[in-house]
Amino acid sequence: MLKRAVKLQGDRCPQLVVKGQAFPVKRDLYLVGFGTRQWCDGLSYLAREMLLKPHSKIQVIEGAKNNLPDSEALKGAVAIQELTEGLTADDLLLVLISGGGSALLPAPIPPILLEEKEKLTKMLASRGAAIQELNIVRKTLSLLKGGGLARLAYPAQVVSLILSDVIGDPLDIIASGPTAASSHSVQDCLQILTKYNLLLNLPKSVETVLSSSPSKPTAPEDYSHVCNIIIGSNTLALDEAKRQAEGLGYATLILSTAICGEVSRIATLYCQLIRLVCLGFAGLGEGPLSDKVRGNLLQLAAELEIPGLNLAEFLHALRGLGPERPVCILAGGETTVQLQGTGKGGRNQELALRVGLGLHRAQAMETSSTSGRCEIVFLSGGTDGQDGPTEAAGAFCSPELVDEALQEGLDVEAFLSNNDSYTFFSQFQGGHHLLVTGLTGTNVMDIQTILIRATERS
Ligand SMILES: Nc1ncnc2c1ncn2[C@@H]1O[C@H](COP(=O)(O)OP(=O)(O)OP(=O)(O)O)[C@@H](O)[C@H]1O
Ligand SMILES: O=C(O)[C@H](O)CO
Repeated sequence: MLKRAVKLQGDRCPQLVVKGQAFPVKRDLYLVGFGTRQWCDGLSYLAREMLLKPHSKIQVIEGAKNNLPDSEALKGAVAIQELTEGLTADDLLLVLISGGGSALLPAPIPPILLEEKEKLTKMLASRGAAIQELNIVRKTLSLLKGGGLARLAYPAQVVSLILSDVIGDPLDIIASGPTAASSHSVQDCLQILTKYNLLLNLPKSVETVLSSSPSKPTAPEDYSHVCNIIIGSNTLALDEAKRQAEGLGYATLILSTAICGEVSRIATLYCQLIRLVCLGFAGLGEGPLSDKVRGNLLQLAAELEIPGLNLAEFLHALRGLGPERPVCILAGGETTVQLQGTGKGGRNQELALRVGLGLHRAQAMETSSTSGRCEIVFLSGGTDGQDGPTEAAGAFCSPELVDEALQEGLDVEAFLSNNDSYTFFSQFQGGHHLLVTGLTGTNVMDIQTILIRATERS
């Protein structure tokens, strides 16, 4: 991705060219990166291929195991801070940012200790704070987050290349926006701490920092030396997936890149959508049954409040697709699982299993005129290659999964009630339905793929 995004041009007056935008390297080019493994590889690549000086050095620090800031991450943050502070107007700082960056760049504002900040972040997360809320608090308590890194680098030109792992690609939330102007104030932070009942039990150091924080975020004009560029996102991944699916002969539609919400409700959304396509293939796209499914879908989508989703428009486009060509529906985002059991799984495997169960139930209720006409495959996977604490990226299912599992003595509902989707998929057909890619080195959230093919014509 970096190779495609970045080029260095010109010998005497070199320029860094990112997606067609040129940035002159007047004196030195500095690189810092924090996030996925791809950035380490990217830094090595950039250093090998592009750094100008023979004395150039590269240092890789691995930290933040399990996405929690640790002493290694702190060491990296201090090194980055020191490097950044010394830059001049003739320098160019290239920053590589991706998900996980918040834990990898911990620089608590003194007198806050790393352990105090980590404890507060953990408490917020365990009380259900969304990533937006978590990162608003992190920004307020950090030297480098919330645009801090960019401000320290001034007057150097800063170019940030960003992989987005947050719905909507908000620059000031991804990795807590170290080079982005923050639109949040200390009041926003206080509101979040109040919402999660944490305001009254804050460590003294956090209270001290909060009481001396400026009441307004730094003005956007203070970031005129910064250029933030998203070079990887769920949207880009889905666009490429669409291209591939179309190349394979599928009529392909993208539903949304912002699918979020409780996994069981998202499973229902997908099952209804699949049902609607199958009804259309059976020549029942117009009529009371389709109208009912369509109505249910629209209501569910309204309740889920998926950002930017225009389901009515999508369903309209869907109506135009006939059974002549197989259909591929693509979607992306990040669902949530409310853990109730003690099993092993991830949100993608749980989603696939729930869709398998939903499709099975729907088929059991269908009449012979609407069932048995479609071959269906549903897949959900994390683009980082790791779904929850498992070695799989996700899983796929079909409506036959429940019956086939039963033949092996596996009860899908029992596995689901224990959040044990990974154990299920590992045992079912020898793990055949697990998606195992290994770590991909990147992370642009999750992707769902629905493939539907008509098997007989009405
Ligand atoms: N047994 C389980 N069944 C289903 N989901 C689970 C289970 N255990 C953990 N999860 C889910 O896995 C996720 C935590 O794993 P991970 O650390 O990979 O998440 P993340 O950091 O949010 O994901 P990512 O790195 O993909 O952005 C949470 O969404 C959590 O609800
Ligand atoms: O690092 C983080 O803050 C999350 O991965 C969101 O980008």
